[in-house]
Amino acid sequence: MQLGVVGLGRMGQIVVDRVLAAGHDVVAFDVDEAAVAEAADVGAQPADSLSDLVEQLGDEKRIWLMVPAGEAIDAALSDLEPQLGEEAIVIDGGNSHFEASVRRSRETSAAYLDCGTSGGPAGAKLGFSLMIGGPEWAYEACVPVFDAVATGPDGHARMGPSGAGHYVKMVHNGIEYALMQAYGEGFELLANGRYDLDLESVAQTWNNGAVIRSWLLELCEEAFAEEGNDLGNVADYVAGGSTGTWTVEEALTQEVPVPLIYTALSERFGSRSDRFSRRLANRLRYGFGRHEVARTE
Ligand SMILES: NC(=O)C1=CN([C@@H]2O[C@H](COP(=O)(O)OP(=O)(O)OC[C@H]3O[C@@H](n4cnc5c(N)ncnc54)[C@H](O)[C@@H]3O)[C@@H](O)[C@H]2O)C=CC1
Ligand SMILES: O=C(CO)[C@H](O)[C@H](O)COP(=O)(O)O
Repeated sequence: MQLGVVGLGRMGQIVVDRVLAAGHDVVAFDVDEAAVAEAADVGAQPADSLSDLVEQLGDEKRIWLMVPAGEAIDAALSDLEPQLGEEAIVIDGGNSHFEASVRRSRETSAAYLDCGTSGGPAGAKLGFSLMIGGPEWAYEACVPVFDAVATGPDGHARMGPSGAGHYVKMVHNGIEYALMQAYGEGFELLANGRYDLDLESVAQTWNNGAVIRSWLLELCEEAFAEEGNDLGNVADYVAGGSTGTWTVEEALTQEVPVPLIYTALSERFGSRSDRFSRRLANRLRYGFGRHEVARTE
């Protein structure tokens, strides 16, 4: 099978590597020429524009977009559109909002597969977990590529019609936020609690047979090993937040309680600036009880 891959960053390059390793052909394009050269070095056919990529694909146009979610997807689709048709298949493997994917599936003449991708760059060797939405025939036509990019046949599945793949991935990320928050709180208590603990050793022990073992916990173990027991100079600041926000917005729309995911998102936002609410609470305690005001200087 032949696959066009657009976007050759951290994730797209892994798609290229794994599809080539499975014996398929890849035509690769990125706005960054160095990324295209890197893909060519490992055996992909380089393309110097989106239209060159589509021309090189011939009649069977299967195109995997792995560009940042949002405008880059719309821009790529609008450039591709004149050369697409109902036989073509476009896969969006990024973290797009599911409603944007539904809109794009209606706007393009191609069959559109929204593909939630989990595993991150560190999952390159094992393969990813892929959650796919869109027309069944298009999913079936791309199974050889999904087998290659995922951990294997069990690492991907069609979740439902357009939008279902990115919907499932959105909720996956909400769960990711809550799990990270839970591990963070547990280790914070251990770090500040009654015993002088080696947190890497705690994480390692938990990762061997404990109920709460997981890949995220393995990453906790790695973080303590690499940064130290007190996490060294790692800042009290967490970036990102879009997929968690979407999850909470959807939960509000559906009137489904998601207090853990909401709290994790809130904590993330709270890490980005001085907490005005805590400063006000500090001052209010003086107001009602003449308790000493803690001041910065
Ligand atoms: N990094 C991660 O752990 C994960 C990322 N994702 C999603 O996968 C998508 C890609 O993420 P990364 O690979 O991490 O991003 P990245 O920033 O490493 O790579 C994006 C690539 O797309 C290229 N690009 C941007 N606009 C383009 C255009 N119009 N045409 C061609 N190439 C273009 C950039 O030059 C860059 O090489 C995003 O939607 C991200 O949210 C999903 C799961 C995990
Ligand atoms: O999808 C992912 C992991 O599953 C990506 O790493 C994503 O960027 C994480 O989301 P956020 O930036 O909101 O933390």
